[in-house]
Amino acid sequence: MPPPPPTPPLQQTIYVGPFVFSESSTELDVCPHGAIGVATTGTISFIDRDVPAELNNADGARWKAEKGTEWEDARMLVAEEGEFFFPGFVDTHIHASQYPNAGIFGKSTLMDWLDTYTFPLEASFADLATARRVYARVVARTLAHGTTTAAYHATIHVAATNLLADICVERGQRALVGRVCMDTLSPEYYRDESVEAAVRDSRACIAHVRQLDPRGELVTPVITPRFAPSCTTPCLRALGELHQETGAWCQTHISENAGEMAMVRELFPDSADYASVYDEAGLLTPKTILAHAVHLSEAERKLVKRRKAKVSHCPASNTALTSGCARVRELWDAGITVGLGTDVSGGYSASVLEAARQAIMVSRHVAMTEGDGAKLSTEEVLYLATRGGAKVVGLEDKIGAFKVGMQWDAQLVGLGEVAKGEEGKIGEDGPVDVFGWEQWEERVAKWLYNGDDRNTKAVWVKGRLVHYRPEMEHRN
Ligand SMILES: O=c1[nH]c(=O)c2nc[nH]c2[nH]1
Ligand SMILES: [Zn+2]
Repeated sequence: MPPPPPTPPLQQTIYVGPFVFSESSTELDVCPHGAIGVATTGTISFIDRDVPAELNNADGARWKAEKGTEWEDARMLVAEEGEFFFPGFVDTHIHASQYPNAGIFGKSTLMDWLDTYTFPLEASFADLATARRVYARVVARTLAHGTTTAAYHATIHVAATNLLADICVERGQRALVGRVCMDTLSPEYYRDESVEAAVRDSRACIAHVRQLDPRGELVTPVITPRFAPSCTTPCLRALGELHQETGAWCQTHISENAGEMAMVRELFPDSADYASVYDEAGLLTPKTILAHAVHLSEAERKLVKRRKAKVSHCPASNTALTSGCARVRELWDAGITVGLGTDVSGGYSASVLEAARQAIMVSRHVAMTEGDGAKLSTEEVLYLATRGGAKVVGLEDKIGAFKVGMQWDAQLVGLGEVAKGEEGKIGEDGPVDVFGWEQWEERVAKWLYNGDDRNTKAVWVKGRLVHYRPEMEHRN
């Protein structure tokens, strides 16, 4: 992985080349010869959908002048053969602290996975040097995968959680940063000592993040009860009051696994169901992100919809921990907003592209027993990865698509074309081979099914270059 890119002062930039984004959940907008002008604020100022071919030879002075005098000195970044611009990904659920365990879960299921793998690792973040090492790497890694916005669960530690927010700002990643709250049913060595401590420490993290970024342009705090079984009713209620009082977002888990649901029934016998536990605590609101929602009942779906709470679908995690198959179509049909989460390290990969691929696969498994209506398409999962996720985190007016007035949160995707006479060689363009006959939709599908971070050549957040691959060095 290259070192953090330098952070030059922002310059007006015109991104020239093909661009692709989700116009809706079923339709990709593909513009083969486009240009997008981005102001120094990171905002998209103009979109040109029919750019003359000679611009591909970097001879754009006359054309730039036509855009207005303010664009005459603009920098131009021209996509090369096989490259296209795509919106940055939104990871609506990822445990930054669990990144060292990505891929390590054996045959465990949720509750024994927490005890065996997760709590010991998270507890180690009492040491700030450990936190720094892990958080620096997870932010670098997710940026390299094209994640421009992430909703992070950290740990119970205030200093380490604040450090995660600092690193996001330093590296330029948009993030919701949450200190985990848990005052019961976890090991003695890793839990909040009281409800008061959970609230006090959550307040400290909210204050830090807000002081770091007063206008919430990049980072914002998120109240994070781990899940109902690890919080007492007084703790959930106190966090609900904090949610009301501060207006900070809330994120938690819901209905992931059968054992967990049985525990919730036992621990909260007076609540009608899992969603009601959160609702009765004041934690089910339009600013709530619920991870998983694999086994929600119809009544719960209706309640989540009424409260306008959002769902993070985490297919890789749900398969890895054999939690079940969430039904995105059913959630959508109920009118619920859905995005994608990698859920590292229940999920084995920090890549939202992988989560999108897994969302397709999970939907196909559902379809095998429940009919074709459950199947998700390429277009639908790419929508979940971008605009769906943006809606989940309340940023749908700013990110997830290329529209005038939105922010330049984007990735340059490059697919290698197999050159004539070089068929037997594997180049450095990543794992996707394009033979030249593919339609745009087919190229995008090849990327979705076979691509990885080698195809993510460069990444921008709010107009700032936050990651690039070594082969891009000469083009920056
Ligand atoms: O995917 C999950 N990851 C976790 O860390 C967790 N804790 C409770 N429930 C959880 N689910
Ligand atoms: Zn999770």
